[in-house]
Amino acid sequence: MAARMAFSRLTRSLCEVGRSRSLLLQSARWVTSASKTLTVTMDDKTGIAEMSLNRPPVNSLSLEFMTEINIALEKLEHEKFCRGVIITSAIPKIFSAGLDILEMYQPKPERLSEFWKTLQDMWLLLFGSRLTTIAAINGHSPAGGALVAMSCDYRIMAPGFNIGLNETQLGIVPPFWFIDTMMHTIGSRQTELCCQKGLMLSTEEAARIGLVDKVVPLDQIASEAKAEMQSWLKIPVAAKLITKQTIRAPILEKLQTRQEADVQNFCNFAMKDSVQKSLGMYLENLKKKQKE
Ligand SMILES: CCCCCCCCCCCCC/C=C/C(=O)SCCNC(=O)CCNC(=O)[C@H](O)C(C)(C)COP(=O)(O)OP(=O)(O)OC[C@H]1O[C@@H](n2cnc3c(N)ncnc32)[C@H](O)[C@@H]1OP(=O)(O)O
Repeated sequence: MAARMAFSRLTRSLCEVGRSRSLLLQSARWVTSASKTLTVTMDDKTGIAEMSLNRPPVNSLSLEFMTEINIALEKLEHEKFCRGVIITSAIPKIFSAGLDILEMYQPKPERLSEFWKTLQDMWLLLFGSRLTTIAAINGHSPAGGALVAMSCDYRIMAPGFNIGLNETQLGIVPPFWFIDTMMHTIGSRQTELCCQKGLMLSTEEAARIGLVDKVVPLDQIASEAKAEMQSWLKIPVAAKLITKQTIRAPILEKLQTRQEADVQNFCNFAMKDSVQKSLGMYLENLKKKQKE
């Protein structure tokens, strides 16, 4: 159901964005075409796909980028030989900076609501995926970046980076389904601590509370992710999937039944003068920081 709803919206998004993406079978590997920002490869011997995010400078999640990600996820979901996907970044030191703040600053209302629907779809696809999903977190991962990582089944992270839902630090409330995803990952108490204070945790701190499952040096992250994936793929697939669905279905359903209201709520909030003013200041600060 989640995947179906997400897919119909996805198709619409794609038309609106006016870009076409396809996955082409080239010898033994699937690769994305017509895109520099997302590379998806699949090893047809193991059934393991790798999705590498490559939207400089910081893999921020714009409408077009998330549409690409969603199309690739949907394609892999329906690819019968695909059993698992590893999500990682091609940008040094950044996994994903989260939502593209420029999308929310002085937006066109229609695009803003499409942006949020596309984010919802990305989460529904990833959190509800039939595939085994592993995040190989090779850089900083604030807010929406942490959401992507937490939506996977397993997280491997290299030392020296930060991860967390830092929304309250920016004076905003994390959406309920961001909080639900974190509660699913680390439980209510730790989520309350992390979300109320908007904590950005170091890799080691994140591992201590279970936000990250394994810490490995940066140069071993890709091989560790593959090895970990192999161990997941040894578990009988139906039993593993039904278990995942049993645990995740209520969390998915909560957003599915409130999708439209959540879009409306987000748009109303983001369009407020006070919020737009804060966003403008935040963007200024990000740019200033770069000059310092
Ligand atoms: C006060 C904010 C109010 C917001 C109100 C919004 C209304 C709606 C609210 C509901 C939404 C809630 C859910 C939100 C989820 C999110 O994901 S919001 C995004 C949160 N992300 C961040 O706050 C990350 C900000 N970025 C950083 O901390 C750092 O950039 C980094 C990721 C740690 C990387 O650091 P560094 O390598 O030093 O790079 P920089 O020099 O900082 O940045 C390079 C350029 O990239 C631009 N940039 C950075 N992050 C973003 C981003 N998220 N979106 C768009 N652009 C971004 C940065 O400005 C630099 O740009 P240039 O100066 O043009 O090169």
